[in-house]
Amino acid sequence: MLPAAMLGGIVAKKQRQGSSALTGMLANMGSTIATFMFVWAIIRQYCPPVLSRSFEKYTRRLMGYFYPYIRISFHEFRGDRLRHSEAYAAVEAYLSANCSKDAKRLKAETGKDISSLTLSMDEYERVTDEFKGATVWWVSTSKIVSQSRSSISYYPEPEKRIYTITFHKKHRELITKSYLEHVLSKGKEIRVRNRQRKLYTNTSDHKLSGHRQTGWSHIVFEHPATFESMAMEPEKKREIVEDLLTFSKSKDFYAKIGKAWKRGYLLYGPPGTGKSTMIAAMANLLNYDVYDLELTAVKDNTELRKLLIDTTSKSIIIIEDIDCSLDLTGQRKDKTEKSSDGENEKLSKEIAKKEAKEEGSGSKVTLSGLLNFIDGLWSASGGERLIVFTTNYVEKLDPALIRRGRMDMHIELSYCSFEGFKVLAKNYLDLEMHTMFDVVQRLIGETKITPADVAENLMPKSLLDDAETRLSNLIGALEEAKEKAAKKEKEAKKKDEDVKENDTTEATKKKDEDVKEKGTTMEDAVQTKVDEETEKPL
Ligand SMILES: Nc1ncnc2c1ncn2[C@@H]1O[C@H](COP(=O)(O)OP(=O)(O)OP(=O)(O)O)[C@@H](O)[C@H]1O
Ligand SMILES: [Mg+2]
Repeated sequence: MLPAAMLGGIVAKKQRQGSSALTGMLANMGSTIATFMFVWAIIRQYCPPVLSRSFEKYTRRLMGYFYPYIRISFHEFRGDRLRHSEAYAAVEAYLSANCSKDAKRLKAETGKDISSLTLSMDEYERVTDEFKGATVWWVSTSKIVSQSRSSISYYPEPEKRIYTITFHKKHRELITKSYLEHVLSKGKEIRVRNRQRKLYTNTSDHKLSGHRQTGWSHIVFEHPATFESMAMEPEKKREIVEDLLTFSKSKDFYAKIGKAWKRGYLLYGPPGTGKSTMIAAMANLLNYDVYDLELTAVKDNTELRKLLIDTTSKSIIIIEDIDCSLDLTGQRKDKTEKSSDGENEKLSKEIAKKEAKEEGSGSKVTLSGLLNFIDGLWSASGGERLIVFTTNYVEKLDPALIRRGRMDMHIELSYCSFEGFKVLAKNYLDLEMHTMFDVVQRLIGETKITPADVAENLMPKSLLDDAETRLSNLIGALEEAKEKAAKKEKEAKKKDEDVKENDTTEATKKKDEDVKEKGTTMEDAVQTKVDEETEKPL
């Protein structure tokens, strides 16, 4: 037997030998890596790019034999950064709901309800997920997108975010088929549940939009309008609601008939009849986002197309006051009649547009560009979209712009009817019947008043205003409107009569002059004849 001290010495010696072997091995490995890196750097620097690329390809392939993991990336943008990737958004939603509890660095955003927060994993954070016995690792990264030389700007270069999943190659089938399908469907479900609808608008600041990679900026869409609260004939309302609901459920039907899944609505009528309110009601009914497109801020047709591509599905794209947006009709006349503030606003919009054009900064969007926007090939991408135009002057629009197929449904919003008043009375006064309703019914039948004016009169002006006071206000307004209309009609009649009278006087005057002229000519003729006769040789 060896003494313990000797044994300890041998063990220590062996350990020393072992550690020196390990140190040697590490040193060897280090020098091999360094040599490899050196050779690699030389290859990269001096080899033609084709050679270095194929070297890289084969090295990766070689590594693939030894590296047993597979990676799949989900990029934030699709197709040359033209569109947001729905898969990326679904993965983000899935991870924030299922895996973010394991993450140590989280990103917080307000959810559907402003008071609640949605947490998702922050950049470069890594989380693990289990699926049917397989383990996967998700990591969130970002990559700077280098801009072309021509677009170098003051703003920092845009970033592209990426989610990458890594898993062992033995789980390939399970992950690529079942797990990713599960992630995407769960993610989409979560997104619909947590969806905070947005109201987008396009900005004319091109530098800014370039920085954000999209021409749209948004706020949370919070308009409370619904079809129930809209004042219009119940039958017409029912028809519109049914049309919208049918559209939203007709994905397969549109695919079957070979038509892009989109529908156009033209809302027309005088100012204050509820066109904008109806758009909000549509968005609330279908749970869609709203893209409010300001055509005058769009530089040209290419930019218009880019904006279209950047819209998501389940959205309404609106162009308000299409007749004022651009000189698309080519037959614009000066508006001399101003009947309300709404019209004044539009008039100033037109003037601003004209001025912008004169300054050379006006929009170069053409009618054909807009027609392509509505139903060109690009308009089909994304699907499930409504396009809504509003106008006060439907007769001014080019027929090509509003033909069926582009604007499939034409909806006229007009002055308030008694049915419409009843809806407003229920909303504003909580009344379904009242003795004063009869007077309102008679007056509403005799004069024109917009739902906006009715609504304004039913608004309480003080905390003490009760239903009777507000109904009296409305009756007063209706009587005033009736008087004004009668006065206007009288004036118009008088003007007509004056014109007629003027015409008659002018005609008589002309006739007299003609007769006089004729008379003179005849006299001249007689005189000439007499002269001729007298000059005849005897
Ligand atoms: N049909 C309606 N039902 C309920 N409220 C209405 C209706 N029409 C108008 N209103 C009320 O009047 C206000 C103005 O209506 P809205 O902005 O929708 O009119 P518009 O037709 O878009 O006018 P414009 O042509 O000037 O844009 C709304 O805030 C709403 O309260
Ligand atoms: Mg409006």
